[in-house]
Parts: sequence; structure tokens; C-alpha cells
Amino acid sequence: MSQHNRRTQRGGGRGRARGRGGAPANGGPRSPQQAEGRRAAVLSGPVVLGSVVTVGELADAIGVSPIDVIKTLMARGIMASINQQVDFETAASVAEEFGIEVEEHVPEVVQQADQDIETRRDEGDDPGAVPRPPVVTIMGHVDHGKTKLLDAIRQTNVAAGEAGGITQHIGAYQVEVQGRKITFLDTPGHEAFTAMRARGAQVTDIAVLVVAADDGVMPQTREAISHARAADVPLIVALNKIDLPAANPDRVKQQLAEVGVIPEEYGGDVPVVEISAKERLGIDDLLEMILLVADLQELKANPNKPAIGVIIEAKVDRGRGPVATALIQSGTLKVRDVVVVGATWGRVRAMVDDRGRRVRRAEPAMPVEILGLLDVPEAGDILQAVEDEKTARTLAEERARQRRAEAFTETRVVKLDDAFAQLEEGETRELRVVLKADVQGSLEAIQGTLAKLNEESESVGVSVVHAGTGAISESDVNLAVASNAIIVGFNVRPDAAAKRAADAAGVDIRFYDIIYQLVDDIKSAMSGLLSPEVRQVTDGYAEVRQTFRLPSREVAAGLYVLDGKATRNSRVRVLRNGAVIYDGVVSSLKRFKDDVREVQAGYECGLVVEGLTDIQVGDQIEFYHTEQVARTL
Ligand SMILES: Nc1nc2c(ncn2[C@@H]2O[C@H](COP(=O)(O)OP(=O)(O)OP(=O)(O)O)[C@@H](O)[C@H]2O)c(=O)[nH]1
Repeated sequence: MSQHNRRTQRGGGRGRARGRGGAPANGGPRSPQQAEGRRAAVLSGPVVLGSVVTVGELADAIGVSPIDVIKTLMARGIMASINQQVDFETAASVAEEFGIEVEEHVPEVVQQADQDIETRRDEGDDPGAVPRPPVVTIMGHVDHGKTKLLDAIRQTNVAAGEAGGITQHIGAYQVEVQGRKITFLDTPGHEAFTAMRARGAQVTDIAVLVVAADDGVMPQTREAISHARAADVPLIVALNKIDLPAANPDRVKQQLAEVGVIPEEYGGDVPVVEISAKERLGIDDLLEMILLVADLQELKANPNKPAIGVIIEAKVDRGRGPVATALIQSGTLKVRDVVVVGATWGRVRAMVDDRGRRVRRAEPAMPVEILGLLDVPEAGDILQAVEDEKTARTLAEERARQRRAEAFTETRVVKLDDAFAQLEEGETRELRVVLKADVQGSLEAIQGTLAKLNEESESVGVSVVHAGTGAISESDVNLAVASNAIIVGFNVRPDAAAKRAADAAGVDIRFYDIIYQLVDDIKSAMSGLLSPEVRQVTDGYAEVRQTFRLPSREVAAGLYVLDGKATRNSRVRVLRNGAVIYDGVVSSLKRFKDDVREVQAGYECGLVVEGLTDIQVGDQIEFYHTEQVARTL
């Protein structure tokens, strides 16, 4: 869990105040006295905030000056202006900094919708729940035959009359075996699977791992195993290409056992079915095995209630408008139902199944294309049938607002620095790691050492969610997000896509080239004694009141120090409308004609920053320095 969440909880902020305090805070006090009044009021109980608030509203509500709120946000790397909206988690963590407890006011309709999703999904005690088809994802190494297998399954199980007319690709399809249905997700590979999971949606009940019998366990085979394990989804191995003379099933089973996937015939719990997707051999055996594994899971859903589902694909279709494929998880979706889907909504105008047929109803585990949404949702969005259009619109608008605020503040994921604190609160009993190294030898050495660390401590541990060789990929980042893990690279770097994804999701990636340093850091994280953290400390803020061009083409700025102090030995950031437009070193700080070391708030001064040529009246200057802080936990 992120540091934000942790802070929020400590501040008691996560509690949802049902109808409490009426409307979310806004239009609060402006004068210092009023703010004091509000601060006093705070003592009598938590301040109630909306799920999304502007920086100004937050400042008013907690009785703190907007500039202090902006500074606190900045210390977290969030550059906000007074009108910027932030999500509740962020607001709560700012409030906590000032010792103020806040509570989230969630509109009743949203609360009910959230509750509804939970109760509708919880089929455990539902007396109306009946067995439902399993949902299967096919994974495996490149060229081991995932696509061929999906095609073979689809074609083998189409009633004779329908052959040829089933090429509709909607992202998933269903087949019938012994009068029972099985749903297959049509995008093979673990990337899509984990990307969905990273977004909070888990639809897969069973993973079929395709391994070519002539090639054996390969890097992506291992990745797929880690991804399925991390999601706690049972595996079935489809040993493919047994038609080839080079096929060596025994060798592959041996390899599987070596990576911890123990075939049933070796006394393990992973079924292995030998198949040839090309020759269509063993396909029925595989399908029967899927049903068997599904039976053990006792998958159930109640079809007699309004639908809940997950979007697995969506696009705009010329002529048909937004089209989304939903996999229904519980309840039944009907034509004319009003649905909220992520941040959009609509009335279902028509539904099309995987064979291109119009249908009027979609039951649990059935994929359908739906028409009638106002906008294109995202894969992983939840679909929920609701009572009426008004409810749908309110919910969609609220979610859209929430998403904008969240996108702005970004969700921060686990940082190594936070790891111990989480352990301490009992949220995470283990530090999860995605480990990538340049060669197998180093990987094994690191894993061996980490395994020893685990033996040393009973209360905390390190768990390697995935270990592999090669560059850090986007798929590694998604896995880290989905499993709340950090990424450790030994002599490897992320590729560009992975770097972007990690930055966007706030995933911590650590690089090492010496094994003992890597192990030391992890050990420190586990024991809470981390090496010093480099922290940025803000010295003050100033506003640009005048500018002058110098012969050097640099620009001197006449400043008014608003807060703290301007210092000669600082670095500065130039902020325009909340965005950092320059970051550099002070080359001169003057008061009248004299060079000075610092200038206090309330005074004017002149500033030149090395290399800075673009500065305007109204820009804000943040003076800051970095320092090493020993971590005390
Ligand atoms: N001999 C033989 N060839 C097969 C079998 N299954 C797949 N192939 C061949 O293996 C190659 C790869 O098959 P695909 O189904 O495209 O493999 P994939 O795993 O989907 O590959 P990517 O989509 O690239 O990850 C193709 O040339 C197939 O014809 C099989 O059972 N026997």
C-alpha cells in the first residue's frame, strides 16, 4: 500500500462519513481569524472533505494558508496551483501534516454503488448463486502456439452448421464442452492479464500455460508462471507441438519441476496435458481438465440480479459509436439496462455475442459487445447496471472527477524506503520484489542470498514475485504494480516503455551492480535501518515582480520574498501556473547593490539564476536545498 494510504489511515481519514456534515467543504473562511475559528472547530472532530477538493478548498477547510498546502504538496513532488483539484487521499495526507484529521464525504449514491459492487460480487453467501463457467487466459512463450491453440479450441467446438460464421473478434469467446461452457479471453499472454490486474480487475479463473514440447521452459514461460502465481490463479500446462519429432515431453516436465511447477505425475498439483494445436490432438482432454479444475474452485454467480462486469476491450466504431466488450461477472445484463462503466454510462441499445449474433441477455461469464455507451471506457473498467439514468450520470461524473484528480496526484506505489514502515503496521508482512539481472548466474546468486535472509527473520520476509534475465520491461512494471512490489535490477536497465510506465505508476526501481549492496539495501529495508535518504528541503518562496535582461542574455528578476527566505546557496525552481519550468543554481542574490547570503520574507531582492533566460512577472520561485536524512523509523 502506498505511503499516502498509510498516512491517511493513520490520520483516521479513510473513514467514510455517510451523509455526515452535508456537502463537501467549500466556500470556507478566508480571514486568518476565521481560519483560527475553523482550526478550533477541528479539535472537536474530523473535518469533512469531498472525494475531490481544490487546493483552496482544502486550505480553507483545515484552516491553513493555501501557500502552506501548496508547499506540502510540493514536498511530495506535486506541483499544484490553488484551483487544482486533488483526490481525498492526497488531501488527507496534507491535513495530517498539520495534525488535522479529515473524513471523506462520499455522496450517498456513490457509497451505495460501491457497496452494491461488493455485495453483488460476494457470491459466497448468496443462496441464489449457481455454478458459472470458468474464465480462462492462455499464456506462454512467443511462438509456443497460444494463438493456434485459441483457434483450435474455437473451431473444434462450433456446431457444424455454424462453422465459418464465427470469426467475430470481441476479445473473448465461449465454447461448449459436455454441455458446459468455458470462456476464453482472446488476447493471449500475461501482459494483458497483468495490465488488467494492475487496474484492479481480475477476471481470470484459470491460466493455461502453453509450453512447446520441442523448446521447453523459456523466459516468458517463467514470467507467465510468476504472473499467474502473483494473481493466485491455478495453472494447467498445455504441452504443445507433441506432433513434432523433436518433442520431448519428459524433458519439459523436468524443467517445469525445476521452476517450481510440479506436474501431477511427479506428485505435484499442476495438471499437464499433451496437445498439438496444429493437429488438433488432445484439445478435448485439455478442455475436460479445465472443467475439472473449475469444479474444484466451485465458481458461482447469481444470474438473477442486476449485472456487474468488467470491460475487456473497447473502441469507437465508425457507424456504431462507442463499442465495449464486457465480461459479465454476476447478474444478468439485458438490453435497455442503464449501466455505469468506469467514468461513462449509457443505456444498452444492443448486445452482440462472440458469433456476431444479436442477444437480449448476457449471463455470468458471458462476453458481449455492448452498444449505447456515451463514451469509450477503458479495459479493466467495471460495468454496473443501475436503477436509472440520473444515478448513472451522477456516478459517472463523480468517477470522472475522481480520475482527473487521481491522475494529477498519481498513485504512488511501494518505495523501498517505505517498506519497513508498512511491515511495521502489519499491512505487508513481506517486501515483494521483482528481480531482473543480466545473467542467470547472478540471478541465482541473488535469490540464494535473499532466501537466506528469510531464514534469519521470522516476522518479516522478502518474497521474489518474479525473477528473470534481461531488461526491465513494461510487463515487469505492471507486475510490480499489481503485486505491490518494488523492482530491483542487477546490471540491467529498463527499456523506454518500462521507464515511462514506472514513472507514471510511481514504481520504485533500484539499480545495482554489486550483489552485496543490493542485499544490504534489502536487508536494511527489512530491518528498518535504511541508508540515508536524500531529501529536498524548501527554504522559501518568492514572487517575480520585475525582470531585467543582462548583457549575458541571462535575466535578472526583482523578487518579493513571500515565505521563508531566499538563500544564496540554494537551488531554485521557477514555477509558472503550478508547473516547474526551470530548475537551476543561484548565481547571484542581491539586496540593492550588495551581494547577500539570504533575504527574509517581506523583503525585496534581485536574483540571477545560472542559464535562466525565460522568466516572467508573476512566476514563483521556490528556493530549496537537498540534504541527507538518516532514516529513523
Ligand atoms: N508442429 C506444430 N506447430 C505448431 C503447433 N502449434 C503452433 N504451431 C506453430 O508454431 C508457430 C507459432 O504459433 P502461434 O500460435 O502463432 O504462437 P503464439 O504463442 O501465439 O506466438 P506469439 O503470438 O508470437 O506469442 C506457428 O508457426 C504455428 O503454426 C503444433 O501443435 N504443432
